[in-house]
Amino acid sequence: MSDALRDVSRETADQLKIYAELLRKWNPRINLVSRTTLDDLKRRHFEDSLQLVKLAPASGHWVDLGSGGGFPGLVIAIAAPEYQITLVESDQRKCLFLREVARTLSLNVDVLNERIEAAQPLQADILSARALASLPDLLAFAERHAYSKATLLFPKGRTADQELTVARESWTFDVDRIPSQTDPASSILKITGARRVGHQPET
Ligand SMILES: C[S@@+](CC[C@H](N)C(=O)[O-])C[C@H]1O[C@@H](n2cnc3c(N)ncnc32)[C@H](O)[C@@H]1O
Repeated sequence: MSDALRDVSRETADQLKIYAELLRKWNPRINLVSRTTLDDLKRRHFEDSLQLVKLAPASGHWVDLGSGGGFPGLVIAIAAPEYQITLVESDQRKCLFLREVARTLSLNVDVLNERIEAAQPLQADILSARALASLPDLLAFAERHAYSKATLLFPKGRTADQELTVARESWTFDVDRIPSQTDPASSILKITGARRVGHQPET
């Protein structure tokens, strides 16, 4: 078990257990996570999501795009209630599930059933997205929904280098690449100062 899950409070561990039960109950109907990862929820989804918390500023509005079954955004809402959290998900049935978990666990999260491109700008201090889109597309989403000084957290697999190369053709940004604690082939891109090439930074 990685530090991320070992360090959580008793209350968080209990809430994650209830979340896992709801996922198993709903998954056959909605396909929230692939069946192959259902037996390894802790590592593939909970720890993988939790590791983002220590890479983020200590508070602020955290927007998770394309949350699906709630990764990473709902896990963060459970483990780190100090954030104001918004989950954006276009699939109505997945939103029903996200709201059901939030209601059951009394979580303070907004679930937005909209397409990212159509939603009103969300003014995120922290923006995350896992398994949603390539880095250039994610940066365009962040341009709409995050403050220019926001921290962007994008878990990425083997294509990270290639996506960084393509993204640098149109964007400038600072990036830290943090090895994933759950998958040796993956890393988390922590991006700050993102702006389109040729755009002046805001003062
Ligand atoms: C591959 S899943 C990943 C889900 C979750 N982030 C995870 O890592 O398990 C991508 C999710 O993004 C949602 N999605 C894709 N494009 C979207 C868009 N333009 N606006 C809102 N949600 C979108 C899909 O409905 C799906 O639930």
